[in-house]
Amino acid sequence: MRAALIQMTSGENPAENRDFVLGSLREAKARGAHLALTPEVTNCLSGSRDHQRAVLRHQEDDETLAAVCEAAQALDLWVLLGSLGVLTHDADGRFANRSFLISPEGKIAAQYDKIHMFDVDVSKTETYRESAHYRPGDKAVVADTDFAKLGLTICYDLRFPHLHRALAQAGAQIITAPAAFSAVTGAAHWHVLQRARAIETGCFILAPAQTGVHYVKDGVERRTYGHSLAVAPWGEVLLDAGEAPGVYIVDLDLDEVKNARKRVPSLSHDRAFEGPA
Ligand SMILES: O=C(O)CNC(=O)[C@H](CS)NC(=O)CCC(=O)C(=O)O
Repeated sequence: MRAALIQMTSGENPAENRDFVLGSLREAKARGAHLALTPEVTNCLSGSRDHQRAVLRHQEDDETLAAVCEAAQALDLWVLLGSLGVLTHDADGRFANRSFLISPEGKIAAQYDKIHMFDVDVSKTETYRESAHYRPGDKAVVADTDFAKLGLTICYDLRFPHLHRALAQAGAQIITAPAAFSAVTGAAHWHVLQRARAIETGCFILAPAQTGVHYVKDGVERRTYGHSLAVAPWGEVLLDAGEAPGVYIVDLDLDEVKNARKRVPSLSHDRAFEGPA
């Protein structure tokens, strides 16, 4: 199975981000990919809630989603649109941070709303309150394809291993982990956490990432870490994309899932326990 990780620097203009994705999907297909994956908030990375409110759309009106469904069908390609920011009908006006798995027939095969919100003070000048803008999801999702079962996660979900364990125990062989990781936390935590999730679950991890500087707000750059990763179930890094935007190809042998879980069957060794009190 050949996957294409699309690494990009999404800006505030959805039409520009969409053009980059559509070109990358054509490249992915030309290079033999079966599945192409885009990062978190592919359609718009912005520091302004007002701007997001102006340019984001409801799922049924989203032009990026429509264009990618059309491209998936035209190219006969599976696509994981890592996430789109979309409007919801909630009274409080929050958006959803939603992943879409699109089939080669151009249909939405599965969708997943990010469960864990990044409400974190990375430093005095770098603070995030994702839950102020996005409404968290509450449903874990495993999706079937003709090549593997996929477990869907988004970015900060990476830090919640019980979600990954639940996905693997529900049959996932590949966990998708699209991200817009902070450059600071990425340098400290990204590789080790992704490798740990792969080893604990015996899953492949496919983590397409945002990279570079997206915008400047109040004189502060919004910078993401890049380093889109593919990790094997035994923990080896199969692909590290570094920092440049582009299309990165990796070949997966799904038998490695079985083999890793046979060598260390920890996924089937859970025990109930009391406490801690
Ligand atoms: O803000 C947007 O529009 C798009 N969303 C994001 O960039 C999200 C929420 S702020 N980023 C993360 O989850 C980074 C997690 C991370 O960096 C860590 O866990 O260390």
